[in-house]
Amino acid sequence: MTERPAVLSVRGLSVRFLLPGGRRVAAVTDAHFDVAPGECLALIGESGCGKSVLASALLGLLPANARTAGHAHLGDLDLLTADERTLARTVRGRRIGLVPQSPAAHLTPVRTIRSQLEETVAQLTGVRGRAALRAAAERAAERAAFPADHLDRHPHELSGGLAQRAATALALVGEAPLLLADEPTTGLDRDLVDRTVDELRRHVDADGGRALLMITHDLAAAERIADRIAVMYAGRIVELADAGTFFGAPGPRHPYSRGLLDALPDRAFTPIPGMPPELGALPDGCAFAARCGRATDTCATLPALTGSVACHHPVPAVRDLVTEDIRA
Ligand SMILES: Nc1ncnc2c1ncn2[C@@H]1O[C@H](COP(=O)(O)OP(=O)(O)OP(=O)(O)O)[C@@H](O)[C@H]1O
Ligand code: NI
Repeated sequence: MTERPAVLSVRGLSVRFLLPGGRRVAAVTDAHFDVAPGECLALIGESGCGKSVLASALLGLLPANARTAGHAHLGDLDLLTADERTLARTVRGRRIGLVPQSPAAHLTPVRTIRSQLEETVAQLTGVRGRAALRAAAERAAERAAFPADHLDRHPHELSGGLAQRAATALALVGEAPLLLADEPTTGLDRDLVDRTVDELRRHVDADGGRALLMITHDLAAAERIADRIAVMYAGRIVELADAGTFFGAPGPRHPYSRGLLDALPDRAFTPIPGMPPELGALPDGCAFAARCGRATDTCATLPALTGSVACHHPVPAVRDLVTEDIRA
């Protein structure tokens, strides 16, 4: 069996913001990962670590003071060097469906949800004719659990949760091969979180060629649908792990990943001490060392991502633990 090429292949992606006075913010550094057909990769990490900036880089939506390096291949297209015309006409909505972090900002305020859905259906699919467009828009709403009796409302007449579902419905219309969801469950209660992420999962499963990159703070949502987890800290991906291994036994290996899990109310409920560093003033070595119980002098040098973890003192893998036991 030949392995199918990744839907998205990110290689050495870095984003710097240039600030007045020559200051630089290292928002994303050397990100390296693939998202395979049929796969859901969840990108997790504390607020401000660079997750949304990474997503904006893939969509060509960075502000003018941003500089990128590296590659991000979507099929044969490098998203980082594609021109704005290509990105606007063929990528956003068509090849990448975006579920945005702030849905209110992505909905047109003066138009009803129904008219926005119908317009998007007309733009991105072959559906034509009033009745057919109306039916297709209603199906799109239903897929994202958006209530039919709210379709004729304007965005400002919707709760945050309903606006989120409207944005999800719009993102699914184009049946894009890559779905990029930035906090798709913000403001939803648990029941709707489950429905929303299940719908995203179905979208991926419906056609084996699709993939989902989901940015989230909600580890329960990540556990529910992700195949793999990417953990970001201070702009770097510090661990890539299979979701079963990450949430089950033996668990993640990076001390930061462990800290994220231990902070959960249904686990140890112990927050990670301290705060992440400023991305404009990162230390030379491991950016997590200042908060890390396993840190030593070695951590003053930057740990490379070897295997699937960037740490000088990762928590031992089970096999190593067993060996330690036998020796003891
Ligand atoms: N235009 C900009 N100029 C300078 N710095 C910026 C700019 N946009 C974002 N940043 C910085 O980039 C960093 C990463 O922000 P980003 O929004 O990606 O974080 P995030 O991981 O998505 O956080 P959250 O979970 O809160 O959404 C932040 O420190 C932010 O201040
Ligand atoms: Ni964000």
